[in-house]
Amino acid sequence: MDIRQDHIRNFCIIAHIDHGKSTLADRLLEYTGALTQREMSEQVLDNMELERERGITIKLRAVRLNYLARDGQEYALNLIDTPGHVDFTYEVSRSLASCEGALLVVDAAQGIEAQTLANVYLAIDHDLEIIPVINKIDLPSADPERVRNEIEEVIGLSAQDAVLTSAKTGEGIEEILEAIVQRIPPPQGDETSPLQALIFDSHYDSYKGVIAYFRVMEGRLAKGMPIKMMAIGKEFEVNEVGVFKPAPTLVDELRAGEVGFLAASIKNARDCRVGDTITNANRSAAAPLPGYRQVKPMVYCGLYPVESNEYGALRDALDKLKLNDASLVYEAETSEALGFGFRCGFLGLLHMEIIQERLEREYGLSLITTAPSVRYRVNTTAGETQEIDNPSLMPPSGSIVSVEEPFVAATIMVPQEFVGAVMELSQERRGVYKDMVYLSQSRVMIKYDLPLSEIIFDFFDQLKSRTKGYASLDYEWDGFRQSKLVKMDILVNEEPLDALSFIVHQDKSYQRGRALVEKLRSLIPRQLFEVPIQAAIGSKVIARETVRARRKDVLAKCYGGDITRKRKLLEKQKEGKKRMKQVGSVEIPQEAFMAVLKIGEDKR
Ligand SMILES: Nc1nc2c(ncn2[C@@H]2O[C@H](COP(=O)(O)OP(=O)(O)OP(=O)(O)O)[C@@H](O)[C@H]2O)c(=O)[nH]1
Repeated sequence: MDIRQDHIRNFCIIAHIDHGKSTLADRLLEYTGALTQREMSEQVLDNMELERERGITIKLRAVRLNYLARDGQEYALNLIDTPGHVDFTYEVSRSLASCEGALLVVDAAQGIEAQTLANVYLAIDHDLEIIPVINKIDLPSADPERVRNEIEEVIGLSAQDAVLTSAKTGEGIEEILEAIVQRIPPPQGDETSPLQALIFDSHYDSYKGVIAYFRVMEGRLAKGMPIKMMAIGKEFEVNEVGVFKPAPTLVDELRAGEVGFLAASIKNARDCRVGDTITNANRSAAAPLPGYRQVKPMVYCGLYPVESNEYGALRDALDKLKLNDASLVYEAETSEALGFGFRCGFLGLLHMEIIQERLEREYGLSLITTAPSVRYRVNTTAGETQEIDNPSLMPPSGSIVSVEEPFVAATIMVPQEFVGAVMELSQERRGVYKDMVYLSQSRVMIKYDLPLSEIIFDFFDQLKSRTKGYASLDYEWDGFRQSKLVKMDILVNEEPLDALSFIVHQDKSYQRGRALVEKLRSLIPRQLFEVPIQAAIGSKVIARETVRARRKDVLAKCYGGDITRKRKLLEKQKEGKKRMKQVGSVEIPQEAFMAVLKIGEDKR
């Protein structure tokens, strides 16, 4: 079926986590008949197992809804899903660039949160028509009027014609569809121009290769067409073009304004990057669409196999994950303590946790993970600037002129009574106060510039616990700044354990060094000999603890000679050893490598 361009609407949904984006999307699908009630048992837009378990949307998807509007005309509404997490801002911005409008979904009981705001500003930057939707009006605590005021005052959008809905009961769903048709402009673009299609997402299929999700901006994209990825420069031939309804449905071509997917035997995610422009290799567009950028990792950690003979398997697993996640970066590294492994770079902490979990779950690997680190810039006396993502590679202090670390501009939203707690936490974490604005009588938006390394260091957990879960946080990269940073070495049994080294601000070095050795003493099991644990800056030891010796004779616990019982105990002991790494003569558990993140600031 050919669709007229003025009968197309491309939109996305912007919402804070848990404000009801997936439930609402399901309702829209259900209402337009894309999905029957029976198929609704699972929320369809989040379709990765991990996503569902964690209740977040990692990857965006696109789905076409056919809607017979009140004006008697049939419209094709393309819903482009956006990830809601701060790690994936660039993907959000590409999906917004593929739309003319956005539904801004705000929980009627909770009001605007930090991530809502960040994404709304992105949408405003992209000139999208924004339709405010106040959801969950069925809740007894719903206060749509307050939320309406927040939207007007904080964002500056008119919310008088906000749609009030309950994705739970289905109330207001038709109003949303009508608002999409009436308020969001149809796409523009000339189907006779040379092809320009924006890739806003991709995923890897083991049979078809990389599947690209795109929006045609100009021209047409047809099956059999030779295409070129303009930033990467690679050429392919299109095997399949289609749309999701939500089941994949093949079509011959997609024209300016339409949204769909293609398969072109692309073997590697690196060749099909989010943000790149697809053009016709035989009739190339003069220039790519604006805004392509190579995403850079923000957080790094070391991944090592517990059993050194699993190194090859770990490398193969990373190679495979890289095929469908171009933003994953890794290179081989060697640790004196942990042997052969990889230094991996991630978009953020969530991305890091997802990759670790997939390596363990899908590839059955048993890993030792070192504490995450940011990338530092070190200016040396030789006049060079080195970038360092592994603390143990920091040059000796004598050859350092200065060290710079990444900063982020953070926005925190919180009920008024927690302002003090948020400020206290931000100050402790070396935050630089920027601004504070009242969102309403009872809610406040606070802005701080913070070192990214301090955010990694359990900032989010602390924020949640000190505000009883009411605070929301969002941040964006804000460049490098010079700081007084030193490298802390940890010596276990007189030997420096490189994987435990970390970089810390001078003013906090004693406190963190002391707290870490105390923590390590409680984590490292007693060995047959006494094990000293020391924290040192350069050659100066600043803290010391000792793990006392004990003969660990588990069998002594069995009375008599019950052999099955003995075996059971030995099995159990083996199990317990799984996440232990033999380092020199000492066994170190996985927790020890993460201990630096867990040492209580609360101990101050
Ligand atoms: N009472 C009520 N609950 C709702 C409504 N809409 C969604 N919920 C519930 O709110 C919770 C979060 O909804 P989701 O749709 O998963 O939220 P989301 O915004 O997609 O969350 P992420 O995918 O994590 O971004 C779920 O428990 C829903 O059942 C509503 O209109 N009324």
